[in-house]
Amino acid sequence: MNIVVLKMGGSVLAKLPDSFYKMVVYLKEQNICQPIIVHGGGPEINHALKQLNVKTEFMDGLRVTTKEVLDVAEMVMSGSINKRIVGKLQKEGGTAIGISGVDCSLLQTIPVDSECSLGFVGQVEKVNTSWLQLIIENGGIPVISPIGADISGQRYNINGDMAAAAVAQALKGKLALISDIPGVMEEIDGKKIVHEQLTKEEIEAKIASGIIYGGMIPKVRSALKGLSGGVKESVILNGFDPEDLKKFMEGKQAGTKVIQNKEVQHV
Ligand SMILES: Nc1ncnc2c1ncn2[C@@H]1O[C@H](COP(=O)(O)OP(=O)(O)O)[C@@H](O)[C@H]1O
Ligand SMILES: CC(=O)N[C@@H](CCC(=O)OP(=O)(O)O)C(=O)O
Repeated sequence: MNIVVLKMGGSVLAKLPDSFYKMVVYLKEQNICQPIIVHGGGPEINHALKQLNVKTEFMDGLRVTTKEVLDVAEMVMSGSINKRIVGKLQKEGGTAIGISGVDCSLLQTIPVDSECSLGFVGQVEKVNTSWLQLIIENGGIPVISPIGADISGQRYNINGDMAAAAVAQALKGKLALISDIPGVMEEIDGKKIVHEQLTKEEIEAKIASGIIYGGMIPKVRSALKGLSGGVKESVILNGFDPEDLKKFMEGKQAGTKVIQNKEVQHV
């Protein structure tokens, strides 16, 4: 099965056209691929925290997560966002099943750093793939909210890109990180360009020089980590153009492809 994990960024969730969901259902129905959706929700979490007068801050694109912030992140992502995506897919004729990483220990989680300096921010230690297989075998499209738990039941807030890469890695699928930009961009000679592909070395240099910043940092790092763990292909795509997703699935150029090293040209 040609699995593709689609990470739907919080930046585009509210603005994605119905044609995007139609495309996801089409890809599944035509057996072009088996989509698995992992979503984010940063802007909606920000909005909910603001309404509750809770201050929030990010370090290298990861949200510092106190217990209070964790509860809000779970409410927003595993609650309203997850079910909204399920509803949109069902409207287009798909069978979508919304779960979070907490359900059936889908995303077994450990703290992202041993000192827990970011609070309850997790990274995926193990993906319980058997439950995903079960949903897939029954014709479903899994929709995953990136809240996970450790073996004691402690919940963690996981960056959506990191969660998506872990799922793609566990199932040896492809990874498409869908956001509000056409790819990784850079201003060169006064003109904004979109990189067609970037290597690990180029990515680290662009992070160091500030060309890649904020939420793009966990995105490109997750794309790279996935590749070293067996993800077949990692790409950053524009959510506003559903054709980009189709092009990617057909092996055509779309967005920014993240690669380990420059492919050697044989003559
Ligand atoms: N070099 C770059 N090219 C494009 N976007 C970048 C770059 N560096 C940082 N960004 C920022 O990363 C954002 C995408 O990350 P994020 O807001 O976390 O998206 P999402 O919610 O879709 O995961 C872009 O909207 C942009 O502001
Ligand atoms: C730890 C951490 O940063 N978690 C993210 C989870 C949501 C997410 O990843 O949303 P985007 O898709 O909008 O980036 C957060 O709290 O914002």
